[in-house]
Amino acid sequence: MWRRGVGWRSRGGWAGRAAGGGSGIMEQDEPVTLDRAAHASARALASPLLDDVQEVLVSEQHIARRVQALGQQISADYRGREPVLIGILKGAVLFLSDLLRALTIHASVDFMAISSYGTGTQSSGVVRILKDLDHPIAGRDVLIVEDIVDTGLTIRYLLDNLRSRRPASLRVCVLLDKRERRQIPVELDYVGFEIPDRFVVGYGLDYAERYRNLPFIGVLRPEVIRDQGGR
Ligand SMILES: O=P(O)(O)OC[C@H]1O[C@H](OP(=O)(O)OP(=O)(O)O)[C@H](O)[C@@H]1O
Ligand code: HPA
Repeated sequence: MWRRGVGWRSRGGWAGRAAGGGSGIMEQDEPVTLDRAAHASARALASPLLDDVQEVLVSEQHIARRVQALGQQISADYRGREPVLIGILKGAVLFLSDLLRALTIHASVDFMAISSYGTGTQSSGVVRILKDLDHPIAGRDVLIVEDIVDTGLTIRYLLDNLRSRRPASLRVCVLLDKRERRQIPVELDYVGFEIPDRFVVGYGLDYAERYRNLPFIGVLRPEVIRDQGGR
């Protein structure tokens, strides 16, 4: 079933929270559990950063599989067209680069830098453009690529801003949907995982500009956030 506005295509029914073993992560077709094996294999990376991680919410393997599936879906949906993927710096960089490699159609890339957060873990509610697109998008099929939609303030601003430039079409592909935190409704066309209301880092997402290089999506130990001045 295709649920436009949510962006899930489910063959085997909706993979829900209960089925997810309590981790609260949902993805297409099957639940992701917080599996200890993934955590253990992450620890085997022997990175000092891992001491700061309390939980792995989405493992590297699950991300890779989901990004491949999204790439196939987007390639099928845009067959015969040449979308421009707009990566939102900086968080979407890793997702965009993997998603791009999963596409089997022609596609171009541009970037915008938007800021809605300070260095803490709370939204400031202030959205501003730090870097605009290099090229016009009038008449183009535009796919915004974001790492996370949280309150929805950033993506709402982006949609309004980019729509005013008259693209032929405008869609959103987001890796993580933290739906519980939404302050305004937004339509998301492609979603990697729905996650619970936890502040997450890794695979491009930061806390105070750190942890973007973790290969998985994880949650930091509370004392790490306290020590670095967050909530
Ligand atoms: O839905 P919202 O509550 O608006 O939050 C989502 C936005 O917050 C993060 O960006 P951030 O400003 O932290 O910049 P970054 O991508 O450089 O980390 C994220 O990359 C989204 O753009
Ligand atoms: N982690 C990192 N950046 C974010 C988050 C998050 O959970 N939500 C919005 N921006």
